[in-house]
Amino acid sequence: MDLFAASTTIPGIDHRPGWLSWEEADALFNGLRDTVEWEVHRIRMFGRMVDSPRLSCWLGDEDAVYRYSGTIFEPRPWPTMLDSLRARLAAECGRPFNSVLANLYRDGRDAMGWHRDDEPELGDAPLIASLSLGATRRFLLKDAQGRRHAMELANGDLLSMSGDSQRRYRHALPRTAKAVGPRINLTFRNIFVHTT
Ligand SMILES: O=C(O)CCC(=O)C(=O)O
Ligand SMILES: [Fe+2]
Repeated sequence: MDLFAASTTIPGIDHRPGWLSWEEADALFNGLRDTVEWEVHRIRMFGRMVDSPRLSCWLGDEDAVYRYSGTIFEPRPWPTMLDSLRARLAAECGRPFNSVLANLYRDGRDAMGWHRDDEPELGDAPLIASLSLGATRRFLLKDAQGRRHAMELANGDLLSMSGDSQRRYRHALPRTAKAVGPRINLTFRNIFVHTT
């Protein structure tokens, strides 16, 4: 009997451990860590602009411009090392992706606070495909009643968030006092591009 089945089955949230092999995930982690132009993004927090506690880079098609936490991000070009992954994810999820937010959590002090990925340019029911590389970190979901679900996201794990899951849940990657190595997370998104 799978005792954890009930607690891990959340509509619109699909965790596939080991979606990438350990070898593929390690190669991608090393390649991205060494070549992405990592920067500190400024985000809005309690009405003020502050440095986010992690390194980030917005990557995507030229026209996939994104407004996030009070800032407009013009994407940097897709690195070729993501070409086949992008195609594989689109086939897996049945949807195209034109951009990816890459985040590098250098150690347990780096984190991401509670938020929803519900910007208007993602459309009504966005599908966000999140790939984890490197150190295992705890990912939390919280509903309107404050009920929490925790998942350990490990090297090569894929987590997709779809349907109305952004409306029903906030999510976060909390800090940890444990000694953890660096982690890269890629959230593949499809931004609806305005042509007018
Ligand atoms: O690092 C993670 O697993 C979460 C990242 C995230 O929520 C985001 O990029 O919007
Ligand atoms: Fe998010």
